[in-house]
Amino acid sequence: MTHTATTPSYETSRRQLPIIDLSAADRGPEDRALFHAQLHSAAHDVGFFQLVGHGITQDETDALLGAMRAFFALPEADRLALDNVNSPHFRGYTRIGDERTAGARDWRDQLDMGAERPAHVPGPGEAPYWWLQGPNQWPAALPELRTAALAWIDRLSAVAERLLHELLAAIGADPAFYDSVFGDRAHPHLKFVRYPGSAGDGADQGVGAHKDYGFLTLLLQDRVGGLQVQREDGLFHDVPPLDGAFVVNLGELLEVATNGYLLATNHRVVSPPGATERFSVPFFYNPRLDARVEPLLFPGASTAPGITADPANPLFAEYGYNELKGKLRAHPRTAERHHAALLTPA
Ligand SMILES: O=C(O)CCC(=O)C(=O)O
Ligand SMILES: [Fe+2]
Repeated sequence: MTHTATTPSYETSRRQLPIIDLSAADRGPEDRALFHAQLHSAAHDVGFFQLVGHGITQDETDALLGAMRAFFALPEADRLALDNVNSPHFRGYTRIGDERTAGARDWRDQLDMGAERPAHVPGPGEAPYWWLQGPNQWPAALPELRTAALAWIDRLSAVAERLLHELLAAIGADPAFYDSVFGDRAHPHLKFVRYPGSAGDGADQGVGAHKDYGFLTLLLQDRVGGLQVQREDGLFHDVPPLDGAFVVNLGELLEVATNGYLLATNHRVVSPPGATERFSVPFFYNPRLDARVEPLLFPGASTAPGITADPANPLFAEYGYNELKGKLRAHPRTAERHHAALLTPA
């Protein structure tokens, strides 16, 4: 663990993310009630927390991280053979500087993966977001990467499903309220990400401030740090790495579903200094592309403040549109090559 030996000052500890222990859900009524109170507060007040007690073993994590490191160690030509620009489904490798967030260049490279399904080219009258479904691009030299990535998607989908059930229970809703928008047509998304250090031109945007599009994100980060979360004071605060924990955040659909009662929180990554590399593995628990997220029924609904109105980032209740909006914005080269028609303002 990367805990500091000293006791954090009050100011520091106040800003630390809540730590939520998922195993407490099954430890008897008292522990379960406390767990729900903590989860409720973390999701309602912050929108971000560290998750422990999730049941993913170190061996499972090591297998995934081994595949990730082997991928980034491949010759550049092998990585570029999987260029995202070649995939109308926004799958594959994005080289450093090709991705954009909040209107500026991100200084990271990454491999985008999802459920392995045949392409669904939208026919006349079908929603354009069906382009997001399709095959992955896997590195021929690393067959074990496909195995590890698809296993991770399955394992984390199960953890996220459990966590979502507990979160809905924690705010007094039916835990199964959204089960029908997941199932075997769910649209999970996994990324291997590398931040290669400073861009050297004064910019420090590893990835710009954004919200995630779906329900829940479970992120593995290494020990370098650099992830920052916008807190109640409007400032961005560091998320110190915690070994064995997932950093969890809520996505835009939960904000939409609860009319702003649960928070989708802005976050960003500041580039590591000098030549320091940082690696992270975000997993996005997303529903079916054609899921229309119905307003959640729960006791606090009447106190919900409403969703964030940001003209630059409209939030859609139909999941596919929410993700498509983000992909077209983040991957302009892929968008121009395959989806020029979608870029033309209506
Ligand atoms: O790398 C990280 O720590 C966060 C990445 C992230 O927020 C994202 O890719 O959506
Ligand atoms: Fe994110």
